[in-house]
Amino acid sequence: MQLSRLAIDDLVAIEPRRFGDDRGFFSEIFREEWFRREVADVALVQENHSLSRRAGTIRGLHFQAPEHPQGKLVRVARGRIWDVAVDIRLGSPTFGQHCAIELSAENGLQLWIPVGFAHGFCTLEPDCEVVYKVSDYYSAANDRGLAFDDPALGIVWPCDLAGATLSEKDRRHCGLAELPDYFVHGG
Ligand SMILES: Cc1cn([C@H]2C[C@H](O)[C@@H](COP(=O)(O)OP(=O)(O)O[C@H]3O[C@@H](C)C(=O)[C@@H](O)[C@H]3O)O2)c(=O)[nH]c1=O
Repeated sequence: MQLSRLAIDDLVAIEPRRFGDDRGFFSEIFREEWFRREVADVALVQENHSLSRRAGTIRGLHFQAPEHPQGKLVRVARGRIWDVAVDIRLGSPTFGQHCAIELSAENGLQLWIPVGFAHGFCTLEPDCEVVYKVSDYYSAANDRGLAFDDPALGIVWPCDLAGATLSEKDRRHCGLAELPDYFVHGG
């Protein structure tokens, strides 16, 4: 496993080793003791899998309120996505800033997004399957969102926003300025 830290503190990209041969490859994609030692000492208790049929599908930006916050370890099993994490930790020197990386089935990269970030992605090709482990269980009552197109975030999504596929829920999130006081940096 190769690990690289992104420009915002605590965001980590992980590149699992692949053993290639004539059949294809073998790769360990998660090893708990390594993850807890090298990345974050948290248990990952739920695993999710989504399929997005169309290129230019945007999901996000999502997080759970501090009663049930989630760190997320994200990877792509099929296709390519532009994965975005926005720092919403109050008091963080990078509050409101984001990092984005391409995750694909081909590059095998994973992104660790700790508690205190809003997460979303845009699919770069049809039929993208995204698989991610999370550090707390889903809680509908604590499901929160941030507008993916809030100009204050300055996210350049690599797709045609006018034609993007979105859930009804994701069309209605508030902007950064309206976010209630959720996470405290270092808290
Ligand atoms: C996220 C989630 C949703 N659901 C249900 C609620 C709803 O009926 C249906 C679809 O939910 P959503 O529209 O919220 O799915 P989606 O837009 O794919 O939500 C996901 O987006 C990405 C960007 C994330 O970061 C995830 O944490 C998650 O919020 O699935 C669960 O049962 N468990 C879960 O963990």
